[in-house]
Amino acid sequence: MNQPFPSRLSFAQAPWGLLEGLKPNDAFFSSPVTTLLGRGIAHQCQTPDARPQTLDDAARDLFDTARAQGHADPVIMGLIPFDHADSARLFVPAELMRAAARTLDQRLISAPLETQARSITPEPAPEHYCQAVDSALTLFDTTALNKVVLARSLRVHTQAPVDAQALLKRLLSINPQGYNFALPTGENESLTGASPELLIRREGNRVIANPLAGSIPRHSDPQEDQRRAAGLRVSDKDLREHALVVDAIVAALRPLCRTLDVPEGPEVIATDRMWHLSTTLEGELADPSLTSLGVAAALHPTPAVCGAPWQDAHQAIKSLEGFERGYFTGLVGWCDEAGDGEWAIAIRCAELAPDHVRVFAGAGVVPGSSPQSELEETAAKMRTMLDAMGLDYDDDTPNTTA
Ligand SMILES: C=C(O[C@@H]1C=C(C(=O)O)C=C[C@H]1O)C(=O)O
Repeated sequence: MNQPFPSRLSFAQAPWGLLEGLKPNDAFFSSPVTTLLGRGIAHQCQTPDARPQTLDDAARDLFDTARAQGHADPVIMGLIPFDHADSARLFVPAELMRAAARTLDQRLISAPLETQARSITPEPAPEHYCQAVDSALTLFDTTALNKVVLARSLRVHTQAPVDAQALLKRLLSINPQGYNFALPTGENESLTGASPELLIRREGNRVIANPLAGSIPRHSDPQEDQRRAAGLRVSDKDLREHALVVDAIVAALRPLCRTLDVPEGPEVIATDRMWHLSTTLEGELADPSLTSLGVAAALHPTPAVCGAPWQDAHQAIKSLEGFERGYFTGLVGWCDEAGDGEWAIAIRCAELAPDHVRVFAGAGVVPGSSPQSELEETAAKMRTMLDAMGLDYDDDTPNTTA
């Protein structure tokens, strides 16, 4: 007999009510317009690679199978890796709970966790990250490279598993305007984060992209904090870095859109730890059969997480970074059968496993960048997850052991 596939709409309780019921291995994604909680897996696919055609075929297969098995309203949730050569994980949850947009009175404040770390190890070491930035700077003089995003990570061995529900509550309190997620990557493992960056949202034939690039860490002194935001708004280096990203997204979206609104310049937006240059692009799809996943695959990876030109940046990342990004700087999101959906960039996130977590951050390197500033920028970006978990780390004393 066909399994029933309940798809519940829970408008009254977004998103905290949904989170209250979170269980291990649930999939959670919340944006300014919707919250999804997927439970169990009705159908899933680990793709051989993450090329646009492969993703499109996999999504079609998942929807066909779900329909054939009596699933009335299937939604795909998933993780797409940074690298097209790696495997994406797409699945249709057996049960889906949805909640509508957030409202102010739902912005409850939840305390940070008190995670106990056995050890915190930077990978690569801070000095190696600075050397990689230095090497990138020399590539600008000797190759066609204009920008490359270089990342690093912290591996934290924990005394006890991090409580995913408490962590998501904390992330929602500090990142209410962003994209908060926990997507299972294996049994009791997930990629969990609080991304501020929307690659694409599709609602009918309307698409919205919100690239971020050009950043400065925030400061605890309010005057210095405002001075930094004002400095970012007029920083030539950051405006150039931002323009590269917007130009690449416009070039990829134009052929897909009947109309595309491109603002004249970026605005400055805040997260808990960073100021970012931000541009919101809005378009109308020329071909309404193009899904949110299809548009996302056509844009990914943008120079916000890779660089420009794409191939030179990809090669520089492979040779300089020294670790596999996996889903970090990939995409997390959802797509329904009508093609609507949202795909956020998987940043300000961590891999969570029962005995460890791995926190990641990257920064755009352009001519004029300084290794020390990029190190500090990545440290500040990692603080979103470290603060939420209640972990302390300092690059000046990198090998922390409890
Ligand atoms: C790569 C990350 O962030 C990206 C890089 C940014 C930059 O270099 O200014 C800004 C936002 C993101 O597009 C990250 O947060 O890890």
